[in-house]
Amino acid sequence: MNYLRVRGGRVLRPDGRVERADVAVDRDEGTVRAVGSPDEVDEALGGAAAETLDASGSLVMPGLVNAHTHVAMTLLRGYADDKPLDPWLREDIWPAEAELTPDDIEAGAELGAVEMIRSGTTAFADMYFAMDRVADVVDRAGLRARLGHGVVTVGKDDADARADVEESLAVARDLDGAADGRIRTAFMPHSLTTVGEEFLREGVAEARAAGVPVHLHANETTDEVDPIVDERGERPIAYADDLDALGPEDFFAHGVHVDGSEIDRLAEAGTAVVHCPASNMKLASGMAPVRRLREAGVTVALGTDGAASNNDLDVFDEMRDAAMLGKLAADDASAVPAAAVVEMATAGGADALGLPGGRIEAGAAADLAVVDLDAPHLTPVHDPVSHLAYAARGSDVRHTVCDGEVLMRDREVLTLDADAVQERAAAAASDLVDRVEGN
Ligand SMILES: CSC[C@H]1O[C@@H](n2cnc3c(O)ncnc32)[C@H](O)[C@@H]1O
Ligand SMILES: [Zn+2]
Repeated sequence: MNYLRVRGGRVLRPDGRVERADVAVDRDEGTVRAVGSPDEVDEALGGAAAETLDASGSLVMPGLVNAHTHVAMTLLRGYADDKPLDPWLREDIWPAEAELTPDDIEAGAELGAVEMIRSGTTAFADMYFAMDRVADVVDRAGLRARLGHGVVTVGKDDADARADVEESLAVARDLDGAADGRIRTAFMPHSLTTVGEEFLREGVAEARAAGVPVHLHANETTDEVDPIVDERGERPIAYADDLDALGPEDFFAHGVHVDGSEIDRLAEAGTAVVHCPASNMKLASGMAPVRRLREAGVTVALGTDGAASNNDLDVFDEMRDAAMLGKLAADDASAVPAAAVVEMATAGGADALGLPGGRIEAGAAADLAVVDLDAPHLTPVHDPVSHLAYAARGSDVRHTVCDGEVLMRDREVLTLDADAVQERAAAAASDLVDRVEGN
């Protein structure tokens, strides 16, 4: 037997309690074998030797889930700021993305993977291009992911639009189960306004036949909602339902401008919403009604969105932003408390993506982040859950474990060469901008 023991820490349990405990991990299975006192864990291991991770002075929590991003957009971090969504995409981001090569996307994905591992993220959902290269990075990094090729059909002729849909479906079929099952896939139309109705209808039907979920941007801005209401006489979530894109495995990014009828419809369908508070604030898209969504029974996860609209991939920032913005949106300081955002970043994320993880209990996937609480900005520790939401940062993560494998030990990333990744990505970003500017 091949065991890992996380020793001497305090452990965040699925019910929100924090208790002193060791965690025994079965590395062959990639699962938690036991959680308990040192004696209980000794007994569970039956005297077998185990590699140890020191968690003294630390909190052992489920690995964080970044449920909506475009990971290779790390290359465009700080490239275009301070604009609303539509002009930002059309004037800056899409022209730059037109110059991206598969090598660039691999370099950007590696940089994002290092950033996520360093800040305790073990699973993410990614919508982008050259997904074979992103999948290769996920495999090498040791992360878990739900991946999809993003489809845009507006501005394309029929053949190109159809080819884009076909590529998304091919990626969804071919990559599902890759990286020893750590990669799952989805059909990913960009949004209900950037993909034409017939392509949405056909693509969703094929996705259903292939048994893969649908992921798209929905109700992000009023500019995206209004044309659907004007042209169709129905709200976007009703349109998604009409397209058969509102199922219990599907998950939509943003859900900022959803009205009461749409919240009820999402809850009834079991479709999850990925809240991206930093991106929504930076692009001034609006404030998602997170408390109302959760009270209605909608699964709400957290996502950073891409690093060009955030501008980092640190889910600790997202927890803090979600708690703060949720209170502002509800005009109530008791709305979206610490425990809620921690749940959204862990179990909520895993549930939204249909991936294992998000809970530390026997039999669950061994996806863990060990957060060092021995720091001035985390002293004193009245309530560790409060610290996770309001005071901790990604840089407080000491060890990261995914599927039973140690991806980072004592702040050293083990699966990727972090310095080489950073150097390659900086060079790729600089060359990309030269190409975009015609130099
Ligand atoms: C077709 S691949 C994904 C596509 O989405 C773009 N994107 C990045 N951030 C956002 C956002 O907040 N809303 C909508 N679209 C976004 C990204 O640049 C890619 O082109
Ligand atoms: Zn996005």
